[in-house]
Amino acid sequence: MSFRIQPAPVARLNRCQLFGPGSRPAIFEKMAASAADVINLDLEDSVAPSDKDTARANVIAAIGDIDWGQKTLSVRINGLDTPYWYRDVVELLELASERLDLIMIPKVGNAADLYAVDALVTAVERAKGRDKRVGFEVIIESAAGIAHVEEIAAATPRLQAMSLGAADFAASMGMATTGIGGTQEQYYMHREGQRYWADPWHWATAAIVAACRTHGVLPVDGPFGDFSDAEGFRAQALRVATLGMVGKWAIHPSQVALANEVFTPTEAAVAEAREILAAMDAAKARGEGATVYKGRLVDIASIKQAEVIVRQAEMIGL
Ligand SMILES: CC(=O)SCCNC(=O)CCNC(=O)[C@H](O)C(C)(C)COP(=O)(O)OP(=O)(O)OC[C@H]1O[C@@H](n2cnc3c(N)ncnc32)[C@H](O)[C@@H]1OP(=O)(O)O
Ligand SMILES: O=CC(=O)O
Ligand SMILES: [Mg+2]
Repeated sequence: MSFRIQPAPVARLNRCQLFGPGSRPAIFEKMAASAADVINLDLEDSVAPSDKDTARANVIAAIGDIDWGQKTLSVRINGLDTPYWYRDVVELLELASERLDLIMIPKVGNAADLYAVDALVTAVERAKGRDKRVGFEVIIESAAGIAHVEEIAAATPRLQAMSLGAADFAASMGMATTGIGGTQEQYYMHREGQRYWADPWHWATAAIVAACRTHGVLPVDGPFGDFSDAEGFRAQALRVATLGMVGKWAIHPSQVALANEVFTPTEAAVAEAREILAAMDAAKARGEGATVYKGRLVDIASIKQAEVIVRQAEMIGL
């Protein structure tokens, strides 16, 4: 371990983030009644330019009027390259209730983007005497964003979570696809007449996880566009969970249960993690740093691996 201890991210569940357009208030109650841990009311790309003002007003009213229960409540503002974002920030923090937990900033390209939003948010919070400091989450969805991912992860103590946004990321990188996440037909290895599909999102996912873990931020996978493909969603979610992400977006209610299932450790995984901790306790009592569990090596690193699963289980109440 480096001299600098890896900071822990905020201790809250983030298995599924359910999105809905701010211009579609008829679905807000359904979003609140869903099993998602995080709700993202969108002012950005799911809202047409002609609807921006109405969507903002809908969202501001809904933050205070709807019972969001224990969910983390987040609003995705417009990008810093638009004329809308400053009004999103100012009106949200001047007019919305303190139930608002997070502002999601899309298309961040460097740490200075977050510096600018932080400065504006801080000024409005002070001017209005708001007691609760709003948190941030960001989307890495551009070439600049992934190139500067570590400085973005370190940019502000307000930052709680970082998502990979496959749609805009693919566009910004010039990737030859119109799919949003998942397997890409043309991205395969060829050997002896067989095709083996690889994961074009892998490297960006791993870069985001590393930046997030270095700076105590939750890494999250973004949208999977084909909501009729449950198995494709599950495969994508399992891959990013294996790489260290804590959750995934749902862009349709049918994806919420799928995400919750993947990012909730199974009873068997939790039982095994607790058994490893018990085996290591017994080993330590014997003065040993390593022992054998079910025929395989476990050592002090295994304690840290098992603790990841046990901490998640405890947050869920398993
Ligand atoms: C690349 C990105 O930036 S992704 C993030 C931004 N995108 C978004 O926020 C899009 C979010 N999703 C949606 O807007 C919608 O789900 C759509 C447009 C994809 C599909 O909407 P619909 O055609 O209404 O879907 P569908 O008919 O299958 O809906 C089934 C039910 O779920 C409801 N529903 C649809 N979307 C949502 C949602 N996001 N949250 C909660 N409920 C929803 C519908 O109202 C309907 O309810 P009902 O059974 O009571 O009538
Ligand atoms: O905003 C999300 C994306 O995939 O683009
Ligand atoms: Mg996007």
